[in-house]
Amino acid sequence: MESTSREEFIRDISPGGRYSSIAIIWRRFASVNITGRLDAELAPLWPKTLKAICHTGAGYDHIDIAPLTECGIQVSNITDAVVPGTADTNLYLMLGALRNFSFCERVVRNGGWIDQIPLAHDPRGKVLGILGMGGIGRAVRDRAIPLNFDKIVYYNRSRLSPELEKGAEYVSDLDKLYEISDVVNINCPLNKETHHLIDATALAKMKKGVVIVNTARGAIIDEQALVDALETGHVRSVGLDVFEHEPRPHPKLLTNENVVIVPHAGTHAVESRTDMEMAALENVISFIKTGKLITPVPEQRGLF
Ligand SMILES: O=CC(=O)O
Repeated sequence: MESTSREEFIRDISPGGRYSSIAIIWRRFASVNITGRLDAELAPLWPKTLKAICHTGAGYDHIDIAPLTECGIQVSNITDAVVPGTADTNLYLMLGALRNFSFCERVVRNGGWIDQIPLAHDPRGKVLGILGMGGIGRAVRDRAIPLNFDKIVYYNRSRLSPELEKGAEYVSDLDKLYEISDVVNINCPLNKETHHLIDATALAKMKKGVVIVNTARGAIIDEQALVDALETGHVRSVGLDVFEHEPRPHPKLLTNENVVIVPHAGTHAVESRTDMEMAALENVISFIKTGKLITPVPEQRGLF
């Protein structure tokens, strides 16, 4: 795409514009910085020729599905291809947050040594609470099993089959997960229900000294409330790949020594990107051949 701003993109898709007769859009997460949200404002402006949008990512919180469905435009995301990279990143952040590895790195780079670093914690004997047990949540669970947590519990919209649970215990009440978990690990999608799900009230229900890990979407956590809870020590440490206002994490997250941080890098690896682009392209090819997408977003399953 050559548009450089939302205004230009709108001109480009309007009659006479360079994309005025497109049939399929293949898009990446980063394009949201140019086009802005694919929302209701764009609904009357989409070319009549546009039939499908294939997104190269799992999270599609920047695409409003309802107005696209009304225009008869099919939307796909990708699921499996993001799982290994995101879960690997999650494991790094979880261990890093438990063991204070980011602070260790800062100390040693500044000429210091281990005597300047308070003792951290091992995962063994702790309770890991996974919020959201889709593909990524389950891959996080798999990576956590060898770490000898005392228990792995999960909260999900519905309980999984025993084969999918693989020993993780279902809690039907989210407050219960907050109450018993030493590590709260976030793996649910961002939508109206999960926006600021982890706010000051939710944080207050968690154990004192809880460790929080988020590789899902930043806005699931109220970032200011998280900063406040880190400052009081109620939250002991966090591992974050995603932020409420990317690319600008809250400045206090950057300076707090109990924060392990990476810049939305979950799938920033050759292998992940290759698999993701292939999966999105397979949707494009399927649409051209059959008029159907392979992995339509859940809201559109069975509709087209
Ligand atoms: O953040 C990455 C994705 O949604 O695939």
